[in-house]
Amino acid sequence: MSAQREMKEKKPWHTPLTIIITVIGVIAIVALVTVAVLQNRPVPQKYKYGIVLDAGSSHTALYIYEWPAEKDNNTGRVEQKHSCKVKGKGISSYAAEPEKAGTSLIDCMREAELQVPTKRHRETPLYLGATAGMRLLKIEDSAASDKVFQAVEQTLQRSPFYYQGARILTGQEEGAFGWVTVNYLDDRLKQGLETTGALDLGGASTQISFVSRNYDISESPSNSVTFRLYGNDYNLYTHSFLCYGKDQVLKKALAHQTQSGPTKVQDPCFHPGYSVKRDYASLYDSPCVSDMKPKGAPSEFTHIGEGNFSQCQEVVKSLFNFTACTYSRCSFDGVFQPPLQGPFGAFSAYYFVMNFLNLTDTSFPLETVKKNLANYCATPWNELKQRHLGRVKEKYLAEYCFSGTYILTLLTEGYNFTKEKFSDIKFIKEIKGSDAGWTLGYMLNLTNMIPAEAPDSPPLPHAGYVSIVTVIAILLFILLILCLRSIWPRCSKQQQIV
Ligand SMILES: O=c1[nH]cnc2c1ncn2[C@@H]1O[C@H](COP(=O)(O)OP(=O)(O)O)[C@@H](O)[C@H]1O
Ligand SMILES: [Ca+2]
Repeated sequence: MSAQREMKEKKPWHTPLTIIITVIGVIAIVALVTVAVLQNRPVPQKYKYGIVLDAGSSHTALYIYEWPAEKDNNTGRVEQKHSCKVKGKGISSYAAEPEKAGTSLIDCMREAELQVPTKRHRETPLYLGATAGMRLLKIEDSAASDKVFQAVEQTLQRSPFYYQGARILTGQEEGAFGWVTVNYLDDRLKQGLETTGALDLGGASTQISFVSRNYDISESPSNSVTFRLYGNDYNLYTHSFLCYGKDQVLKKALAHQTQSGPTKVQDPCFHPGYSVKRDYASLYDSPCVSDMKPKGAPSEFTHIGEGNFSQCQEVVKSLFNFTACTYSRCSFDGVFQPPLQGPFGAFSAYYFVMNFLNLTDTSFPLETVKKNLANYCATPWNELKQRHLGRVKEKYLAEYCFSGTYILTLLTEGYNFTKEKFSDIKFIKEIKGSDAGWTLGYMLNLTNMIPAEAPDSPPLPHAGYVSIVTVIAILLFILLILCLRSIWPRCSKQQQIV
């Protein structure tokens, strides 16, 4: 038996001293991990809120956004928490009784008070932005537009939220903020990825916004918006066509067909068997068509459907001016447009209409899309009513053939989405649970929530911190065991020799 083995038997490794050291080591390691877990634990998540009212030409909608309180200006993601559709029409329809524009908002404001925690009310910014309906009212009757705003302000000022004002957005703002929304929600801005163009179709105006490489912004400065977001520069092309929302274009199409003041109009954009009496006064009541009103027209006409897609497309095409252009290239009506680039998201009425028509799949050839729409337009009105009434508003149902034809014509002839480019368009309602539209971009801008420069890389998250400390602790523990098993006997031997 060797001397070493004899010594081991006499002096096993679990002497009182080694046990004490092991216990102290384990306690120290447990304490280290516990401190790491407890000290660096994230505080329970708190949220901040923002509210935007979208006062569109056809209706008003309220959106509540929510984001983590700790991270609002860089890493946090703003999401739509709730939306509320205001009952009745858009605020511009209350020109004759402005107080009602204010009271119409009360129900949705009450809903917002329930959705946002009470202790956050006073710090929650509240904005109202009006679009083309109010732009038109301002052109038509500026005093009436002011009264509508006064009434709306009265309601909003009485709310417990931090009211930040109500105003009409310019067409550029409406287009640019729609683009910001889509690209923010897709996480394209923070990551500096290629951006998505935005196509917004409303009732009174329509917007197109996209980044086009090598495009000379000086050719038409009024169409350019520059942004610096997360350290990247963007030269955005944007244009808003007033009177090219689908409701105003329908007025223009009907005005085009009633220039001789007839009592009967056979309209290829409405279904066979459709027949409705309309009065001239309300058809020509908007600044988009008021100067076209035929003199000596009767008070009403019968609007009769014919259901002919290609003839409808001819009527719609005649509403665009493709000849006047003082720039190197134009979309229509003499408006500059650089070459189309990139994927596009088409939302708002683009989505409602194409979704109803089952035409959101742009991987089908454009010819197939047109053929399907032609079939739909030729469907008798009675058959459609039987199939859909009760679930779909009669006004929408009657107009889907016209709206679909307008959308295809605007995209292909107006903006020049060729059959190859058509598949670059995606019809979308929302992205990751938040509606596509200008409201989110508007709020992000006004609350300075998108920094111009890229944020510093975030500190180690809590889970990462705990994992690293645990790994270090385990390594220390292993080291301690190794020390006890291999070094300690030698140490004790040395002690013995001494
Ligand atoms: O479910 C639907 N089906 C068809 N059209 C719809 C539906 N919901 C909303 N719309 C239409 O979407 C358009 C929204 O326009 P908005 O009121 O935002 O006008 P604006 O943006 O020109 O001011 C209106 O033409 C409205 O009729
Ligand atoms: Ca709109």
